[in-house]
Amino acid sequence: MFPIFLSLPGRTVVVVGGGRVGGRRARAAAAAGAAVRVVDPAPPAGASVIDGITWVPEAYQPDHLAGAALVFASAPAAVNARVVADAKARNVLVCDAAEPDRGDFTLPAVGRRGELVVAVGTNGAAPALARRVRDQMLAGVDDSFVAWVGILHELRSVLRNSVLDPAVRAALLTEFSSDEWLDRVRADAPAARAAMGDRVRASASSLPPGV
Ligand SMILES: C[C@@]1(CC(=O)O)C2=NC(=C\c3[nH]c(c(CCC(=O)O)c3CC(=O)O)Cc3[nH]c(c(CC(=O)O)c3CCC(=O)O)/C=C3\N/C(=C\2)[C@@H](CCC(=O)O)[C@]3(C)CC(=O)O)/[C@H]1CCC(=O)O
Ligand SMILES: NC(=O)c1ccc[n+]([C@@H]2O[C@H](COP(=O)([O-])OP(=O)(O)OC[C@H]3O[C@@H](n4cnc5c(N)ncnc54)[C@H](O)[C@@H]3O)[C@@H](O)[C@H]2O)c1
Repeated sequence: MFPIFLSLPGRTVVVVGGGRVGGRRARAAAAAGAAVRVVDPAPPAGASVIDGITWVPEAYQPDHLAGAALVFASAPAAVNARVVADAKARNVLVCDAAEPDRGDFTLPAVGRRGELVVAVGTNGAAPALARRVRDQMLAGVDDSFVAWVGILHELRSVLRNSVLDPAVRAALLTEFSSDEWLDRVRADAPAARAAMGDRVRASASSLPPGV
């Protein structure tokens, strides 16, 4: 398995079977910016209008995969088997919610705090365990941690433009990612941000004012 973080805006995602599991996948793909087509002959109550989701109230047939960049099969098993075969014949990546080994990919348990994304998988072995490990990983991620990631993001673009030696840049980014700096952000975020700016300035050939 090869984990990646996908950018979905401008892509069409097809979900076959819009029940409990498919509905969750459709909402997640729409939240990530995809145009989502959900094919389900009996749309569940409350399946109404969510930005980015179009419901097709029909039983699955292969034409429903037209234009898909990704496919989720989350209908009864016999339908999923057809969806997987059709998607593979079209060379489109497909996830089978009931048979991890039959599809091309599985979904991890995901947690988000600001710009930090944690994704945990077990290759289909134990989804409930993936969820618990995800929760454990996020236990120490508080508002200060999220602020720290925001500061690192901001400084990274500054560093790219101003510290031309890649080794110096890498050393600074590694230093700023240490627990010591997290502790300083927790103690006083504006002061820590200013101190990081000082460290960058000391290594930069020239910087715009105010950095
Ligand atoms: C992490 C998460 C992400 C997500 O779904 O978004 C996820 N399952 C979640 C929940 C969950 N899963 C199950 C229940 C019911 C209660 C229970 O049994 O615990 C619940 C609870 C619920 O739904 O609330 C049971 C279950 N899951 C699968 C099967 C089929 C099988 O394996 O046979 C069965 C038995 C079905 C049956 O026959 O009854 C299969 C898969 N589930 C995966 C992911 C993929 C493997 C991930 C990995 O481990 O690497 C994979 C392969 C499918 C895929 O990739 O599509 C999400 C956590 C959401 C969160 O909290 O964030
Ligand atoms: N990955 C997971 O987290 C997970 C968890 C539980 C179950 N599952 C598996 O996911 C699948 C769906 O589970 P669920 O709990 O969402 O079931 P569900 O019954 O809530 O949803 C299934 C949907 O498929 C639709 N459907 C039936 N025939 C169809 C057809 N011909 N074309 C299109 N849609 C059709 C139904 O109308 C229904 O809305 C099952 O195969 C189940 O084994 C996966």
